[in-house]
Amino acid sequence: MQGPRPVVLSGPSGAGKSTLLKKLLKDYENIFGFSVSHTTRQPRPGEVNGKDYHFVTREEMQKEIDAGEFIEHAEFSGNMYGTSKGAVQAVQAQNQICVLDIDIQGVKNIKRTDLNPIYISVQPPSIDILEKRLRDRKTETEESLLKRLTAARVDLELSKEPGLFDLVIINDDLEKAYSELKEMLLEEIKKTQESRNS
Ligand SMILES: Nc1ncnc2c1ncn2[C@@H]1O[C@H](COP(=O)(O)OP(=O)(O)OP(=O)(O)O)[C@@H](O)[C@H]1O
Ligand SMILES: Nc1nc2c(ncn2[C@@H]2O[C@H](COP(=O)(O)O)[C@@H](O)[C@H]2O)c(=O)[nH]1
Repeated sequence: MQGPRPVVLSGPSGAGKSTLLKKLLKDYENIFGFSVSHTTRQPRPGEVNGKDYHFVTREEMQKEIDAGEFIEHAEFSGNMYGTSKGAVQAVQAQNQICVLDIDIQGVKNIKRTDLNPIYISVQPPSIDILEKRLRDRKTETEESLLKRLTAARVDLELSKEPGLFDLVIINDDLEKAYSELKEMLLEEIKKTQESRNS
C-alpha cells in the first residue's frame, strides 16, 4: 500500500478514541482521513451511514468477507466489525493519513498485513472511570455495557504485550492526551504537508 503511514487507534470502548480522532480530523481536515469500518451493530442517534460506519447486516458483511474484501474483521461485544480494503484505499487515494479505529483483535490481524501503520493504544486512567464514561455516554444497554467492560479488561491485559503498540496514551486529561497523540504523529503530518506544497 502506498502514501503516508496509516495510524491505528485502539483501546477499550469508552477510552476516548473517537473523541481524540474527531479533534484530529477537525484540526487537520485535509491531512487525515478516517477509514470507515463496516459493522452489524445498530446506528446510534446522530451516526451517519457511510460516514461513521457502513451499517450492514451480518449476511451482507459475511458475503464481502468471503469475497476477500476485508483487510481485517472481528466479533466485538456481539457484533461484527471490519476494515474493508476499499475503506483504506479511499483515504490513501486522497494522499491522506488513513486512521483506523479498531479493537485489539483488529490490531493483531493488521500486524499480519503489509499496512505498516503506527499503532497507538488509548487507555482510560482506571476501569471505574471507563465505566463512568461509558454510562455517561448513554449509548449502551446494561448488557452491552457489561460486555464492553469485560472486553476492556481483556484489552488492557493484552495491550501489555511488549512491542504491540508504538505508544500508549492514558486519556485522563483530554488536552494532555491530545498533545501526546499530535506529538507522535508530527513527523507524518509534516511529511504530508510538505508533499502537498511540493
Ligand atoms: N479525557 C476525558 N475526560 C472525560 N471524558 C472523556 C475524556 N475523553 C473522552 N471522554 C468521554 O468519554 C466517552 C467515551 O469516549 P469515546 O466515545 O471517544 O470513546 P471510544 O474509545 O471512541 O469508544 P468506542 O470504542 O465505544 O467507540 C465520551 O462521552 C467522551 O465524551
Ligand atoms: N477490529 C475492528 N474493530 C473495530 C472496527 N471498527 C470499530 N471497531 C472497534 O469496535 C469497538 C466498538 O465500537 P463502537 O463504535 O460500537 O463503540 C471499538 O473498540 C472500536 O475500536 C473495525 O473495523 N475492526
